[in-house]
Amino acid sequence: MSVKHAISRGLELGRSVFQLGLLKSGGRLAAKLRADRFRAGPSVRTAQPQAFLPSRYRYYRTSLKGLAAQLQSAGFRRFAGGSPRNRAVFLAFGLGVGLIEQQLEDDRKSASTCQEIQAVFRKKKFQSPLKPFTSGYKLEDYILGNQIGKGSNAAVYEAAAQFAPPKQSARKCSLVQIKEGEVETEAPRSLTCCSLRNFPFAIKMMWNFGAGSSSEAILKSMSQELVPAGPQALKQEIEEITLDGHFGVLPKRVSTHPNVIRVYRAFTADVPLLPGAQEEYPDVLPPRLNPAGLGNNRTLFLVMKNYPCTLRQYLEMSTPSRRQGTLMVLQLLEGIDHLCREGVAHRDLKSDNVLLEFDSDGCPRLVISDFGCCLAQSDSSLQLPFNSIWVSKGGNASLMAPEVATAVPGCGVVLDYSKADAWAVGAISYEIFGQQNPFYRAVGLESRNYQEKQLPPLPSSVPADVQFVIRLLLRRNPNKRPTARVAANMLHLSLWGRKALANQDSVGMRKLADWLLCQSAVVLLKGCQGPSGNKVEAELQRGFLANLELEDLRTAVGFLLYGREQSQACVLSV
Ligand SMILES: Nc1ncnc2c1ncn2[C@@H]1O[C@H](COP(=O)(O)OP(=O)(O)OP(=O)(O)O)[C@@H](O)[C@H]1O
Repeated sequence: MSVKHAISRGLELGRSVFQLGLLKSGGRLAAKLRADRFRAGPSVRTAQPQAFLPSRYRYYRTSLKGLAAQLQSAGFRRFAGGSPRNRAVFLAFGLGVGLIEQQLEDDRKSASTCQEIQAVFRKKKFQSPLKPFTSGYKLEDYILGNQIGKGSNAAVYEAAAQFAPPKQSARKCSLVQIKEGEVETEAPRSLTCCSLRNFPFAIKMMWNFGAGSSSEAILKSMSQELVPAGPQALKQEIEEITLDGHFGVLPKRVSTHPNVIRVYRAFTADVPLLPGAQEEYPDVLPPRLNPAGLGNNRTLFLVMKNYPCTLRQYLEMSTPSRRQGTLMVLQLLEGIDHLCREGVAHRDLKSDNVLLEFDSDGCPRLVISDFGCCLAQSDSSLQLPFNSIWVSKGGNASLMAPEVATAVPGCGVVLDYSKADAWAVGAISYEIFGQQNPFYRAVGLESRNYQEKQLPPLPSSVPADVQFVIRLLLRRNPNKRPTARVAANMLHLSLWGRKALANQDSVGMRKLADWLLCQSAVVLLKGCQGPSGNKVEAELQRGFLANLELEDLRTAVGFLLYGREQSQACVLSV
């Protein structure tokens, strides 16, 4: 055997020993590894062995690394004194193991690169779009304008702050003026922008039938509405009492996020007679205002930013371009991922509950609103015991994920909401790309019993990766459905990481880490250029880098490559 041949055999041997686990325990671990990879589904199965191992494999990997070291030292004892040929084989074998160790080292470096990037971008917190203000805990602090919306639980009015100094001009409407005011005139919202400037707030007046009229009872029964409330939303005294647990359980609050509504103030007050009240919602008025009314005298008011329209209203007027549509789906996924991380399930996601404004480029910025049906348990769990029909599953039955819609109450039954909102994003994505929502009457699928092959095709103009993400989000089986984070990562990679993924059967982590570093540099540089940092794309990129987790990224890459492989196979078979 030539030395060259011996070396190549040694390399092979090294890899085989490592991968197949020829040592007894190594063999068992390797078999488990292979079995788990098989169970993990096609995405993981088709990926390269070392490239996309989910977190539970890290243990095996570490163990195998230990075994490789044992193997090396055992081999050394056996071969070190042998013939030159044996020594060559051993050296090459060691080199083979070394290569794998190198790969593990690359993984370790990539993980620490991710952590470092995350640390840089987490430092820069998302800034609320309105300047902070210190009062505004009473209804009299506001001037209320026209009604801007109405749901089944509340009416919403435009509002301005009384406590703000008088307007200087139409542009400078109040102390709490919209920060992006300088550039917003360019955005396609001229019809509404005057009213938005004069009334930068929206006040949601809840309808109060059964809660009684004490502040305690109102806050307790409408507590979910407070989930997106900021730390100063409730008056200090109320906050302290609620923290003491005096009012019963008040929900956790979510931290600020560009794609989640912020409630700036929440207070109770007597129900006033507002424009349209007698005509549009007479029954919910208190007898003081309508003798036949069934409402209580006091209710909860929530002060938010006034947005120009809902997602549904926007989509009735225009169809976003493919890039804008992708950015819109991505924003919903980012918002949902944020909620999941903070232990909140929205449970009533629909295009009426998504508000929309425009950035300085005219790109729609989406915020998830109306938390009235949300699940926000104190232990942050997204699992809810479902032992009786009286347990609420959430709002809007049409967009209820299959695992929730089909659940039957019983002893030990648990509703798992960890991927339920992500499923709803999949359904809403159809609307974003100009189609009927398949789960509304016009198409008529039902989440409880549809088959995935019944899902209507998306327009061919929708990018293939995006179509694949939407298909995955609408998987019936939540175990086969990606989380909002993984789905968002797929879109990030598809939008901005094409080079990192291009022409590859698999993507080495080092290449991805290089791309992440470049991406970080680009985002940081863009941030230095001033207002561009407020653009939707910049926000999304910053959010992605701030939430970077290696395993989620790997899974996203695995899914994307699998999707591409599938669509290539389809093209070839046609
Ligand atoms: N911050 C806001 N800015 C502008 N419009 C808003 C705002 N909040 C709500 N709206 C409008 O008011 C409508 C009703 O608000 P919301 O969905 O919060 O009420 P609801 O009664 O809780 O709804 P649902 O019937 O879904 O329970 C929205 O669909 C939207 O048109």
